[in-house]
Amino acid sequence: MTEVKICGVRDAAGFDAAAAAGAAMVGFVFYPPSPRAVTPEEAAVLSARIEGGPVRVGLFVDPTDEAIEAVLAVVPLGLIQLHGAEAPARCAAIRARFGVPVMKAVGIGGEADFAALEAYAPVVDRFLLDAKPPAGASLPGGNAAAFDWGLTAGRVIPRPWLLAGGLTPETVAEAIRQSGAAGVDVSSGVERARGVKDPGRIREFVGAARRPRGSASEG
Ligand SMILES: O=C(O)c1ccccc1NCC(=O)[C@H](O)[C@H](O)COP(=O)(O)O
Repeated sequence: MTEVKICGVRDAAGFDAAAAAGAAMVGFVFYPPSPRAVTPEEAAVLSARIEGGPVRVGLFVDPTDEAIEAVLAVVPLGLIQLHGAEAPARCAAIRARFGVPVMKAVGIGGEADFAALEAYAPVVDRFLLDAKPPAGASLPGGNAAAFDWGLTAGRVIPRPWLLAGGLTPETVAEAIRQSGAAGVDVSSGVERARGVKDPGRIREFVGAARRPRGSASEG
């Protein structure tokens, strides 16, 4: 069954919809310039709505240790997503200091971008393969931009990985088919406006992503 991460959750309706639909992970964005940003306290309130459920993922961009500490003090993160320019040594240091698994986001624009994965593989637990930000984008992720899904097909990625970038309920099944991804991540594609999650689209996305491959309804 495909693993699904719903990223950029910032209200109860979005959190509840992701959990009820069976998302494996929900992402909280701790990057103040983002329209999806939450404070540690806001994330703690959302996280406490249910016991168990999706892994709580903290998304950071070139964070200080203090920023991560402030979140971990109140939110039980199961995964730290690093979505900035963190070098392998910084990923290793964060993983060692906090004892929380790390997922490094890597922008993919072509074949050459996969070379970067080798240096990170020994020091991270997962990769998030995302589109590079389009020219002029103000955010390093969450831009509704896709990369060529065929680039990952048949390729050995040295850690478990999620496919991200421009996915929607309408495209996710085809993206999984073309890319061979075992997990997917979405933000913009399940929003009704930038930064505002749509519970119905969350349900549709999780349903479309988790439908067993090759099922008649897959099309
Ligand atoms: O979503 C954000 O606002 C964001 C801000 C800063 C860094 C990363 C950000 N999002 C990263 C994600 O994990 C997104 O889910 C991923 O880039 C896919 O986004 P989308 O193309 O909008 O589905």
